[in-house]
Amino acid sequence: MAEAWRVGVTAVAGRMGRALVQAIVAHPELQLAAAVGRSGAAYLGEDAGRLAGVQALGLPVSADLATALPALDVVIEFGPAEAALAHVAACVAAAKPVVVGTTGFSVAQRAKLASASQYIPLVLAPNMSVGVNVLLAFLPAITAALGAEYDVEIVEAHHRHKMDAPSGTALALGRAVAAGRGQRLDDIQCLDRNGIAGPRVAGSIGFATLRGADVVGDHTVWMAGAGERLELTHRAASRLNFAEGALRAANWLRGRAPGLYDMQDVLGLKDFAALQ
Ligand SMILES: NC(=O)C1=CN([C@@H]2O[C@H](COP(=O)(O)OP(=O)(O)OC[C@H]3O[C@@H](n4cnc5c(N)ncnc54)[C@H](OP(=O)(O)O)[C@@H]3O)[C@@H](O)[C@H]2O)C=CC1
Ligand SMILES: O=C(O)C1=N[C@H](C(=O)O)C[C@H](O)C1
Repeated sequence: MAEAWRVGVTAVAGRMGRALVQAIVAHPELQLAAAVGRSGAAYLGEDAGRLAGVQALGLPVSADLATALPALDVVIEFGPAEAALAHVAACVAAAKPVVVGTTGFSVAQRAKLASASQYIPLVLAPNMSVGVNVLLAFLPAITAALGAEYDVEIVEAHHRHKMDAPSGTALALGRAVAAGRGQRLDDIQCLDRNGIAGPRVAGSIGFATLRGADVVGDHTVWMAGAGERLELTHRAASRLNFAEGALRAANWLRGRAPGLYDMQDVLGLKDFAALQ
């Protein structure tokens, strides 16, 4: 068995932070070595395991990633975009790899992540589940095969607390559809229909957002042709699914060269999609 890799989890009190701690505790090759929360939060100093609802780990939550970094092998980041960028900068300074699951980055913020990946290996993925990534890998071929006459709309549903819309996954699905048509999503996306919105623009990709209660994350790619409809849906039943994907990415980063990677790289789906 490989030597345990020491993992630091940021935004550790969040929904994903807690799921990550639960998954790391159950993982045979990973060890939680730092738990970092928001500066000033009431839970600082609490045991990271207890905070996540598992056994005490003897590891208090701190607010300072930089101090913890020398004793870490990899960092997993699911915090808000600005905080995530600050943590990635600290990883660059300490030459440590990082897995970023945060969504809602602006174009400028994504460019900063790309720059950081010149110095460290960085996995960036809006969805760490196997199912969504298989869908992302095959969607360009599916939409290319259907042809541009099929109207594509992407519908996503999440819990009531989600901050960004459309979800990072919905936008990634949109990019995959656009790629299948040899286009860029920015040029054909329709994010808003309101009032006398007029007929659907041919070739556009529409997005619809639902928010409610405790929905973990549902995504449907809806493809309507004359007289038929193809709908591809992924439903996440638990955040552990995303957390286990993030751990897979963290483990995959062992010995990796600097670069910007995604879950298609981690899961070997790029080679698979290339076989089509
Ligand atoms: N890639 C994937 O597979 C997935 C991605 N996500 C993405 O992960 C992100 C987090 O989601 P989720 O866990 O549900 O969100 P939460 O709101 O539950 O957690 C966010 C955490 O960030 C902390 N935080 C807030 N501000 C700061 C700051 N300035 N510095 C450091 N930490 C801060 C919060 O601290 P406090 O608790 O003290 O307020 C909170 O613990 C979102 O972008 C979401 O879209 C989610 C699921 C899967
Ligand atoms: O905020 C969430 O919860 C989720 N966010 C990700 C996204 O924006 O795509 C992934 C997942 O659907 C859950």
